[in-house]
Order: sequence, then structure tokens, then C-alpha cells
Amino acid sequence: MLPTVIAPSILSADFARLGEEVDTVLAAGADWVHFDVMDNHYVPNLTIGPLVCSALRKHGVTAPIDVHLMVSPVDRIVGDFAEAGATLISFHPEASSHVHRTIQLIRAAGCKPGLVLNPATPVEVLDYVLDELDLVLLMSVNPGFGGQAFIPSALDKLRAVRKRIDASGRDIRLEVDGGVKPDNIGAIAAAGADTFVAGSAIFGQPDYAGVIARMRAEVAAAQPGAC
Ligand SMILES: O=C(CO)[C@H](O)[C@H](O)COP(=O)(O)O
Repeated sequence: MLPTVIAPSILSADFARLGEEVDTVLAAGADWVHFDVMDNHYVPNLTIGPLVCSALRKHGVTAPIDVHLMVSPVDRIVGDFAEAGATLISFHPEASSHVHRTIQLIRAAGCKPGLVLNPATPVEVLDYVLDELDLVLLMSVNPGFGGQAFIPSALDKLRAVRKRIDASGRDIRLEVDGGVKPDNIGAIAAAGADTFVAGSAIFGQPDYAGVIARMRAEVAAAQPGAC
């Protein structure tokens, strides 16, 4: 199992103070910045684009920026995010006509590619492309909004994807996103996730460090050896 990554989703941050919010959450122990891009087309919401990613880099953010594209079509925006400083870029197979080509495009742009599975997307979508990926992002809510409840069937799906990743023998991260909280993160970790996105659970509390520490402790208890 790869070391635990806690990736707060800035979707729930105070956008009027975004640079400060990101500095605070990283100082509180977060590993990555999870950057949710919504286009009001693939999902019914509209958020932020490459300009904001680039502004965070100019502000001095050096942590990995984990860009989750909820955008269709996806290919033409990949280069802009790579130039803006994205570290990882994940996309939904439903938003690409040629999934393998989009993965190659992300890697050629110098970023790590990830594929995102919605709650109703079968795990078979990973067939023939898993070995090309650095990350599988499993949605435990339907994409589009923060603050939704974790869909319990995501646990079985995590176990199924974990088996495939282990069988591949490659260091592919298994990330989960949606409704992740201190009181369910242990079960999520036990099901095989190593990378945890949390928006409202972290930014909705005054003590970011306290929430992140509790999350890490729950993961470590569920996955002895994780840190
Ligand atoms: O991608 C997302 C929604 O599409 C968000 O990252 C996700 O829902 C995180 O928010 P929360 O932790 O509040 O559920």
C-alpha cells in the first residue's frame, strides 16, 4: 500500500480567500490540493479553471495539485492545466471519445494521468488502460457538488479496484472522493483506498489540523503500516 495522502477539496474552501485557505490546510498537514473543475455541461455546476490553478502556483503553492476534470470534452483543456501547474490530471471516461489517447495526452503534457469512475461506472472501464494510469479516482457521490452523503456501494467497488491494482503490480493510487469524513474514513481505508479527498469535512470545521490528524489516525488503525 502506498503512503496515505489526504487531499482536501478546495470546492468547500472560502474562494474569497483561496490562497490563504490553501496555505492553511497544507500547514495543517494536507498532502495534496484537490482541484475540482466543473463545466456546467458534464456536471450541473461551474467552478474554476487553469487561471486559478496558475494563481495558486504564483501564490507559492508547491504541493501537488490534483486536478479533477468534470469537463466534456476533456482533451482541449489538458494542455492549459499542465501549463498552469497541475501535477495530476484525472478525467471521466464518459467525457472522452478516446480514453487511451487522453491518458497519453496528459502524460505527454508532463502530468500524471488518472481515470475517474462515477458511482454507476463499471470497473471494467479500467480494462486495457489500468497499466497506463498513475491514479484511479473512485467517486463515492455523483459528481457536481460537495457536501453529499457517501454512497455505501463504493466500498465493494473499492475492494474490486484494489484487487485489480494489486494484480497489476504497479504503484497506482486508489483515491476516493465524496462524503469522506473522520467517522467513515477507516472503513474506506480498510476497503483499499490510499488517497482521500475531503471537502466539507475539512473546510467545514474551524480546526483543519485536528480533522486531518483524526483522519490519519483512523486510516492508520484500519491499515496498520499506513502513515
Ligand atoms: O468532486 C467533488 C464533487 O463532484 C468533490 O471533490 C467532493 O464531493 C468533495 O466534497 P465533500 O467531501 O464535501 O463530499
